[in-house]
Amino acid sequence: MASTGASGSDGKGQGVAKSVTYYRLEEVAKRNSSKEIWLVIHGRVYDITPFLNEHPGGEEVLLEQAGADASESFEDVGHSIDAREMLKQYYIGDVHPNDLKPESGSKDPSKNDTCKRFMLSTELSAMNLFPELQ
Ligand code: HEM
Repeated sequence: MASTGASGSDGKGQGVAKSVTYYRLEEVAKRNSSKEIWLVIHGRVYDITPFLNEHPGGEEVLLEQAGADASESFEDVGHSIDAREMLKQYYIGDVHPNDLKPESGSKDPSKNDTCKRFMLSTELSAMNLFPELQ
C-alpha cells in the first residue's frame, strides 16, 4: 500500500530524512474510545491510549477530546513543560497536510496579538531614543 516513494535526489539510501507518517483526520476520529484514543495537538497525532489512566487531569477530559483536535484545550489548561515533554512518547505522526487548518494568528498579521505588541514596543523604544519625536 503506502510506498516510501524515494522522491528527491538520485537516492542511494543516504540522507537522514526521517519518514513521517501522515494521518487523515477522519482516521484519527475513529480512535475515540477508551480502548484506543488518539488526539491531535498542534498538527501532530498522539496515541495516548496507555496514558488515559495516568493523566493527572483525569481521563474524562481526554475522552471528551478523543479523536479530535485538542490543541486549544491543551493550551487552555496551561500544561507544564513536563507535560509537553510527556507528549513526545505518544507521538505517532503528523496530520495530513490536506487536513491541516492554519493555527490562529498565522494568516492575518493585523489579528496577531504578539505582532501588535511587538510593533507597539518598537514604537515605544523609538520614542525613548528620539525624545524630540514626542
Ligand atoms: C495527551 C496529552 C496530555 C498530556 C501529556 C497531559 C499531561 C498532564 C500533566 C502532566 C498534568 C499535571 C500538571 C502539569 O504538569 O501541567 C496535567 C493536568 C491536567 N490536564 Fe493534561 N495532559 C494532556 C492532555 C490534556 C487535555 C487534552 C486536556 C483537556 C482539557 C487536559 C486537561 C488537564 C487538566 C484539567 C489538568 C489538571 C490541572 C490541575 O488540576 O491543576 N490535559 N495534564
